[in-house]
Amino acid sequence: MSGKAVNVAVIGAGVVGASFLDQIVDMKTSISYNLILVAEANQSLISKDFKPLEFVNNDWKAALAASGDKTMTLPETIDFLKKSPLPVILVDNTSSAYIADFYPEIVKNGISIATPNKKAFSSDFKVWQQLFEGKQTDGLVYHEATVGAGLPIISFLREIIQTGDEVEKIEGIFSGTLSYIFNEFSTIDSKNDVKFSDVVKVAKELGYTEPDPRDDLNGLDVARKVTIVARISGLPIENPSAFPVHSLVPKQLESVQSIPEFLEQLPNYDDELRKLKEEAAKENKVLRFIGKVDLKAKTASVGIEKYEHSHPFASLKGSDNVISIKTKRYTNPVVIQGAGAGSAVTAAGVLGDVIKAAQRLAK
Ligand SMILES: NC(=O)C1=CN([C@@H]2O[C@H](COP(=O)(O)OP(=O)(O)OC[C@H]3O[C@@H](n4cnc5c(N)ncnc54)[C@H](OP(=O)(O)O)[C@@H]3O)[C@@H](O)[C@H]2O)C=CC1
Ligand SMILES: N[C@@H](CC=O)C(=O)O
Ligand code: NA
Repeated sequence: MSGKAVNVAVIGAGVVGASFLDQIVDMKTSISYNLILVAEANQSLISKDFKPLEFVNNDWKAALAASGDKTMTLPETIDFLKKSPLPVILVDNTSSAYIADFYPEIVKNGISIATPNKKAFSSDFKVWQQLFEGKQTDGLVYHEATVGAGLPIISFLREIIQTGDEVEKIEGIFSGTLSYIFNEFSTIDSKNDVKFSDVVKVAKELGYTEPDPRDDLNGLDVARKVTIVARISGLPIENPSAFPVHSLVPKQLESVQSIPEFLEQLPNYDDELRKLKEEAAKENKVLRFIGKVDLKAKTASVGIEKYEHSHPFASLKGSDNVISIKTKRYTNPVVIQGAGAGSAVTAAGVLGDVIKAAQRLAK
C-alpha cells in the first residue's frame, strides 16, 4: 500500500450513479478512494469532517436512505469541497444542465471532475475553452462516458492527437437507443415490414429510450456527442445546433404534451420512413442513424444514411454503438464497437476516469 488517497464526491445516484457507487465501494487498489459526499436531488450523505464515509456491508443505499442530511446547493457544495485536505474529484452522475453550468467555477477552485454528463462539453464553445485551456492549478476534467459510454473513444482520440496524428473523418452510430430502433426497423432481411412507430414502442417498453422517446428521436443526444468528438479533433463547433441534425420527431408532434399521446399519434407518420426503407432495400441497403464529422471539409451532420449489407454498420446488433475513426496514420479506419449505453459499462467508464485523475492527484 502506498498510502495515497483522494476524496471523491458523487452527485446523482440514478441508473449510472448507483452502479458507479456499487463499483467504487468494492474497488481494492493501492490508492484510497475516500467517499466524502453522496448526493441525490433531495438527500445526501455528507462527511463534514472529511473522514471517509463508512458503510455496513458496503450498503451505501441503506446509509443514504437513513441519512437526514438535505442536499446542499451547488455553491455550498463547492465551498465545502474547497476545504478538503486531500485532492477532490467531483463525480457528476446527473444529466443536469444546472450542475454543468458550474463546471468552470468548480475547476477554477482546483476541484477535478469526472462525468458522463454531456451538457457542459456540448454547450457554448467558450465553456469548452474554459474547461480545457485553463490554468495549471485548475482541477482536471475527464468525460470518457459522454461518448460511447465506457468504450474508449475520447481517451483514444486525445492520445493519438497528442502524439501528432490528425483525425480526418469520424462516422458512427452514437446512440444506443437509435441503434436498437434502426437495427430492428431496417434489416438485411428485406421481408421485414415492421413499422417505425411499433419499434419505438417496443424500445420504450424495453427501457432503451429516455423517459420521453422524443429526447432520443430528435437527434440532439447524437448531436451533442458529435460536437464533443469534433471539438477534440480540432473542429471548434459552436454548439450542437450549429450543423444539420435530422429530427425523427414529426413537426406536428413536437408540442404534444403527453408521452402516451405522442406514441398514439406516431403511427400516422410512419409513411415517410417506410418509403425510405423500401428505397434502401431496392438498392440492397439498410438505413442507420449516423453522426459524422469531416475534418477536411470542416463539416458535421446527424441523420439517416443508407449502407450496403456488407458494411459493418449494417450488421450491428441490439443497442451497440460503432464508431469509425480515420486519421492520417490510420488510413484504414479504427472501428470501435460495443455497448454504448447501460448502467455497468457507463459507470465503469466514469470510474476509469476517476482512477486516471487519482493517479495524477493522489497524495
Ligand atoms: N444511462 C446510460 O446508459 C447512459 C447515461 N449517460 C449519462 O449519464 C448521466 C446519468 O444518466 P442516468 O443515470 O441514466 O440518469 P438518471 O435519471 O437515472 O439519474 C440521474 C440522477 O441524478 C440525480 N440528480 C439530478 N439533479 C440533481 C441535483 N441537482 N443534485 C443531486 N442529484 C441530482 C437524480 O436524483 P433524483 O432521482 O433524486 O431526482 C437521479 O438520481 C446522464 O448525463 C446521461 O446522459 C451516458 C451514457 C450512457
Ligand atoms: N440515451 C443515450 C444514453 C447515453 O448517452 C443513448 O441511447 O445512447
Ligand atoms: Na466512451
